[in-house]
Amino acid sequence: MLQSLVFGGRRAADRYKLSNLLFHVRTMSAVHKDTTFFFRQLFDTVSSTYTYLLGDKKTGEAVLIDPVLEHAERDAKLIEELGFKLIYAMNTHMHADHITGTGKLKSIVPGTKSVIGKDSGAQADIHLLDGDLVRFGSHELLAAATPGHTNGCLTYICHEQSLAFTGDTLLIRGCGRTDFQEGNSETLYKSVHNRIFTLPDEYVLYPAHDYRGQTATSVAEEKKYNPRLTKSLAEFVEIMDNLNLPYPKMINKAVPANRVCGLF
Ligand SMILES: N[C@@H](CCC(=O)N[C@@H](CSS)C(=O)NCC(=O)O)C(=O)O
Ligand SMILES: [Fe+2]
Repeated sequence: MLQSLVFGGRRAADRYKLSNLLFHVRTMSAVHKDTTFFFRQLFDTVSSTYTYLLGDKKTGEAVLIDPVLEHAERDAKLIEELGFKLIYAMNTHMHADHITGTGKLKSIVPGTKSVIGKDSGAQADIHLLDGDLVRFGSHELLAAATPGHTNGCLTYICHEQSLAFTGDTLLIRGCGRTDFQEGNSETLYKSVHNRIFTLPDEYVLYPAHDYRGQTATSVAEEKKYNPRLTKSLAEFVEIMDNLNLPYPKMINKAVPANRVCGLF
């Protein structure tokens, strides 16, 4: 029987069995993936920032993306309760609206290393470049340079789980503003179109903020419904030039603090 499947038995019944077999192989590998990958979305109501805890349930290694200073104790407690060991406290970029928790986490969870993009100009133990991989247990995040909101903005892509953490580059039905730090709307547009909209449609996207109670989106949704990034480059630049948003309340405190890992 196996021989007829492998060597091209052409009967319909055999083809049915072959597709069933392949289905089971795929299902088994998906289940296997899900059993070791841990994911938790956390929230700061003051700055509307999402922090993401990712872990490998087998090895216990975990990473935090975009932790907020005021929640460092909360995050460290959760990590301990879940039996994880925090190895990296990472930022998607040098934030302007809140102080990062990476410095404090380093002091309360010994062994943790801080991570940020090299082009951010911020201090950290590890500076990432485009294409670098961040490994925790058997899982990995690919750092993709997506400048435009700031120079050092990175999107962390987890291909094996079909998801990505977009920081402020791409927000749900929106995007990061480009009117301070090293903001450049043309650069942001190209980052999104070249590095995020080129991912498979089904990839789930997790932003650094949401101001309307939404938690996640997908490549397909944003390609279809993003009111800014579905426009032409010229229209996008026009939209971004006319956002007229007030500066973040914390900007004068947050940016200098985040240059030194939130320790000031
Ligand atoms: N009101 C908030 C700041 C809101 C804000 O400016 N958000 C940033 C991301 S944090 S740098 C942004 O890019 N927003 C884009 C948008 O369209 O809302 C505060 O005072 O902290
Ligand atoms: Fe930001």
